[in-house]
Amino acid sequence: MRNDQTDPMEQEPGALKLRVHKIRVEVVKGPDAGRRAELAGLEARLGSGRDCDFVLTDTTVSRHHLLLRIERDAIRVVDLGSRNGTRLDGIEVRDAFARPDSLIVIGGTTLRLCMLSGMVELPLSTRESFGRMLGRSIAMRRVFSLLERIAPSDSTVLIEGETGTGKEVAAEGLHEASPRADGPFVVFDCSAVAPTLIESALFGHEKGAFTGATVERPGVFEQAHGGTLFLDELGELPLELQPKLLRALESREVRPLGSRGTRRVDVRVVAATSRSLAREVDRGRFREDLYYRLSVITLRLPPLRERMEDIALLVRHFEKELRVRSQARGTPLPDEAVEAFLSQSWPGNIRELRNAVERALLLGNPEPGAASHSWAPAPGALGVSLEEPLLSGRKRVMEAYEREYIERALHETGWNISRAAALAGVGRKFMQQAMTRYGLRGDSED
Ligand SMILES: Nc1ncnc2c1ncn2[C@@H]1O[C@H](COP(=O)(O)OP(=O)(O)OP(=O)(O)O)[C@@H](O)[C@H]1O
Repeated sequence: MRNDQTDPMEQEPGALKLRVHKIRVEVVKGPDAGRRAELAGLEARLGSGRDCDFVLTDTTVSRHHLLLRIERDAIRVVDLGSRNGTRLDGIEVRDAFARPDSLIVIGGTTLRLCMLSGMVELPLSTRESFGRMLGRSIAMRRVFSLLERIAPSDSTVLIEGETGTGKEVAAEGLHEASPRADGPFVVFDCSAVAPTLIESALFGHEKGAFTGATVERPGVFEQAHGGTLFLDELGELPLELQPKLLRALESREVRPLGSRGTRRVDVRVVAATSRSLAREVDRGRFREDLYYRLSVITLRLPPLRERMEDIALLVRHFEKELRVRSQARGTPLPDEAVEAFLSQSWPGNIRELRNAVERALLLGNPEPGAASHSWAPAPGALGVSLEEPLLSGRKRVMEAYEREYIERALHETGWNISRAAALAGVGRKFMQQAMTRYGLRGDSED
């Protein structure tokens, strides 16, 4: 679905805005037939849940069924793990791009999508960092803009993002930019504590409340009094404790284990999850009332693969930071090294990138007389582990070697496939197939 958007980022003095097309969704079949809505934003959720941007009454539609997202100049359709699935123009999809006037079937409802010529302006932050978070991509400027707007308030925030996308640094940045900055920032990881101990860790306990409770101990709510409590991996909170957390959020009081009375706490809660809590609600693993209470403001941190334009900035930042830490000098990573980072998909996100930079500095810094490309991320690390079957390890290493060889040959020849094939001693067809296999594309292929 193309549009005529030329410069999506427009800057007025002191303000940066993203101009995107509005999307219209129209129900053409099903209990809501005839209803239509204009969705003005970068993403919209559709489903039967009352927190969706377009709420459907069809009971065969999941509470959180579908996400529509404007990406560059197309509409991306993502099934949110629905019970009955999503069909886009007759094909079952999980994650696909729509065409102009595509038809989507969810449960007993058929929707027609249309990208309108009308535009909407979304605020972008002009900054390139927020606390310890860096980024200059549109996705991160949207994140910073939201953080700027919510920092002054006391509202609960839910941060969603894959592992390593920076949920904790975002929460910390929010705390530091808030009026609570002088108070404590307390982190509690719900997945790191045995389920039986979570209640006392959250709300504290009195002396003698249980075997081993030899002294009274305040929980993290009380420790965070006057500041911010970051509840990481909240999706791991046992179902039976969820009503107690909801009560604490609503009443701003906690009752320590073994205590008859309650204690007032003045805490802003920021919760994070690497699983979609909406999906957990749909599957009955997370209470709906708690989810609604937490998701008043939801911040979605984009995975690194959706903001590759931030990679160079992050690599240089980590390189500097790691050099300072290890007091290492040496030559900077060459630009080609940074480019090599761009060709990976980073499932472990920024944490993985940071580790790769560290590895490249440690293992790959060009030594005098070393091969000119010895900087590539962990080229020599075979990653031998006896826990991996030999044949799968061998395949992995061979593929990594082949991929790197082909990439270097292409670099060397300015992405001329015939010359790269000659250099490698293989046929052009082999080279093309390998490029497809490894998703390698250059700007100037012959
Ligand atoms: N935007 C960013 N700019 C710079 N560094 C970042 C950014 N985001 C994350 N980091 C760094 O990446 C690492 C992982 O970040 P963080 O622990 O906040 O991720 P997370 O989403 O909470 O991960 P997990 O879900 O695994 O707990 C940290 O070293 C952090 O400093």
